Amino acid sequence: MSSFETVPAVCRHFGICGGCTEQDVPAAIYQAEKRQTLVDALAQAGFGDAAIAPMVMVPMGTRRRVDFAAMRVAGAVRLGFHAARSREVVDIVECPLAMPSIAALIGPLRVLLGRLGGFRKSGSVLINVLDHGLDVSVVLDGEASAADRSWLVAFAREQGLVRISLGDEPVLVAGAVTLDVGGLVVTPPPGAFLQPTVAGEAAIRAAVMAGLPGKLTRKSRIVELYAGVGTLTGALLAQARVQAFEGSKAACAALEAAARLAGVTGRVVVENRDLARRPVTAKELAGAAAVVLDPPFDGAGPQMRAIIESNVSRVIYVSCNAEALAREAKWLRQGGFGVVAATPVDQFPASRHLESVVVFARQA
Ligand SMILES: C[S@@+](CC[C@H](N)C(=O)[O-])C[C@H]1O[C@@H](n2cnc3c(N)ncnc32)[C@H](O)[C@@H]1O
Repeated sequence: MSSFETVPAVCRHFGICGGCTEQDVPAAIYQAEKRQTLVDALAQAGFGDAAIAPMVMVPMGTRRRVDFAAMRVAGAVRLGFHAARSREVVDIVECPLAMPSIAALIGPLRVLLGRLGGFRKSGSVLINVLDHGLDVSVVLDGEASAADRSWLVAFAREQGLVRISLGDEPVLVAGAVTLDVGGLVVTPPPGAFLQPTVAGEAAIRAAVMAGLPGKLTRKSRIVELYAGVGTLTGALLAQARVQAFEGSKAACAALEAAARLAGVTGRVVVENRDLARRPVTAKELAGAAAVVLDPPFDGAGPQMRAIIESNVSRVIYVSCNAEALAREAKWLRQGGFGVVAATPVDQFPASRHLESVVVFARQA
């Protein structure tokens, strides 16, 4: 950010670790400049006059999903995050961004990785904090031996994890692997995408719900694209039927199972589809009361054309990348949409990444 003034950083790894690069920016400047990211993205798309809500703030120490990188260098294990614009792993001993229960695992994980023969040079450890404990997925660059698996089991027991997995293969399930995502109780697959913070997720959900058209009935249909494990689906189901599309088979299975558990299978249809290769067509979208989309970092790409060519008049776009949002919001403007509401969410505190929810309506 553009500030010359600085404040002391809260983390000892600041300046070396590639995460949280804005820790030394004074709060008022940080908040103003980050909100400006959304102002600029929408202005770039031609919506210079869009009304933008105050930014929803998310505190440090609340991140519940962390993907640590690991390297073995001359026998020693480095565990942490990549240095800025580098593949080097910065070995960390603390992470004030993460929930304390995640930060407390850093030391023990380093010891565990050191014992695993299947960890040769590089690997990663993804941690999701679920409702009843931590869910850990370890990715190695070599074959895990029986001894490695025993180390993982012992580690999970010692640390009281609900599950430990090798990639997407559970090695031990030791507790209830569930997460309430606003109405649906899901069992996320190992390493599942979750919104990084509970507060950020709640803010996104609230902005999406506030952006729905007013005249919904229980028969109305909402098309949800990039639905993941159903983070938004449960809340949407309270208002309308939902047709959910998602590219991960495992996430679809988790969402379907959660819908069965909640007794709402008659109101939601889940389809596993790669929306980059086979976007939902304008014909399939026809008659939907709204499209809610939460695409990956690069945006929705070819899916946008079908949305614009459809007769859908309300589009709620959840974005984690202001550049992709600027590009795709411009297409929506060219397709006849205006901005009804825009909410920035500081889902990635102390970084330059901004989450936002923008509600578009087709102009008469
Ligand atoms: C930002 S996440 C949002 C997930 C969900 N809405 C949530 O809030 O948890 C993006 C989702 O898009 C899915 N995805 C990525 N590429 C995709 C593709 N080409 N087709 C369909 N889904 C895709 C990912 O698996 C992920 O679940």
